[in-house]
Amino acid sequence: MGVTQEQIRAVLERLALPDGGTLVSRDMLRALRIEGGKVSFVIEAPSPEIAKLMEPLRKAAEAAVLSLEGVEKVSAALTAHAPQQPAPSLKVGGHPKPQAEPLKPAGVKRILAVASGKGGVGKSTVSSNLAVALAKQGRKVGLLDADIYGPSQPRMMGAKGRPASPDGKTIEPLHAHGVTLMSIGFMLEEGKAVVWRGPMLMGALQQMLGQVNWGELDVLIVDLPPGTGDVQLTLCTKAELSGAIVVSTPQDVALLDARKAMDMFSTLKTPVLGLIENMSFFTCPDCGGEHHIFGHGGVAAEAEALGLPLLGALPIDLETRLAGDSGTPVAAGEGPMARAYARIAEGLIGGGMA
Ligand SMILES: Nc1ncnc2c1ncn2[C@@H]1O[C@H](COP(=O)(O)OP(=O)(O)OP(=O)(O)O)[C@@H](O)[C@H]1O
Repeated sequence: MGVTQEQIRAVLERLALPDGGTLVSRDMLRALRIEGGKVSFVIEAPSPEIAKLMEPLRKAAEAAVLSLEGVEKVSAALTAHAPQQPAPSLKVGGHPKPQAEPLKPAGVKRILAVASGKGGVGKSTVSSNLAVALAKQGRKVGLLDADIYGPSQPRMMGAKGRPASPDGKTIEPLHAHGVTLMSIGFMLEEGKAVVWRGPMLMGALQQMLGQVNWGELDVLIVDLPPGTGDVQLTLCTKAELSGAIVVSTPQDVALLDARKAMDMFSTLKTPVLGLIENMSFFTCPDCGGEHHIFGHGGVAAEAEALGLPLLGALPIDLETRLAGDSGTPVAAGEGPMARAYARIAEGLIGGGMA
């Protein structure tokens, strides 16, 4: 027989809060769920400030429940309590269940997906920089990191922390570099692998679109996982995507996969707005010569063949990589790469795409 709610409550009763009482006696335990060997629950703090101080307790609570026989995995999320609200039933962390919410947030004018066929071509880098470049031009921009298996936007945008859910229903996004930001990475522990089944994935996506307080946005950029899997399928079929931008390197193998992604969008009737060639060339700092490390002209030729615009061609650039690693996208600065992203943003705005 599996673990019971009573056993979990009993073990949590033994964890004393610094200012007296326990999670159970102080009625801070919410949304306790048991699915096989997996347990999840929400700890509701009296205020966002106190929630921040309760992180050690959250960890201790996870460890205590994990010590119970029959428990394989525990996920505890912290939220802050809003007075006069009913007790939340939303599970902010862990493995969310599919919700019935629509996938188009009310205040969002356009949803643009940034996709790639192959991993590692710079899709997340382009997404964050494009979001920042658009925000610098006065657009209200959101960035949704839907790369469920490898969320990199928290690092690239330099944003940390768990989004609060003061009313237990709405999830408050984070803000960085003028962009409203949500990533599944905010709800996971850094460095931990995610193994989710399809319905869980869908639930996470639906939560991030339907329950995040995106506010009024001109454009919501969605950084998709690479390839043509469940996430892409769900977004294209259920969210009202205005279009997709496909990022590729000029390398043959990347282009081949980019073609597959474009085929998928075409089958799902999502317009591809254009292509961006990333890591187009490398300018040698010593001789000033342009080197086409991943090939030359492939993405431009592909765009021409398909009658699609080439929205930009971005070089291999050390500053871009360092900026991404440091949490301040290169587009936030004033250098040549910031200008290159500004031109792409201008093109999107001019074309009525953002
Ligand atoms: N133009 C560029 N010049 C130099 N480095 C770059 C450039 N574009 C991306 N990178 C670097 O390449 C690495 C992969 O980029 P990124 O994570 O954006 O790719 P991705 O396509 O989103 O990958 P994944 O498939 O893992 O999500 C990162 O370290 C990033 O900083």
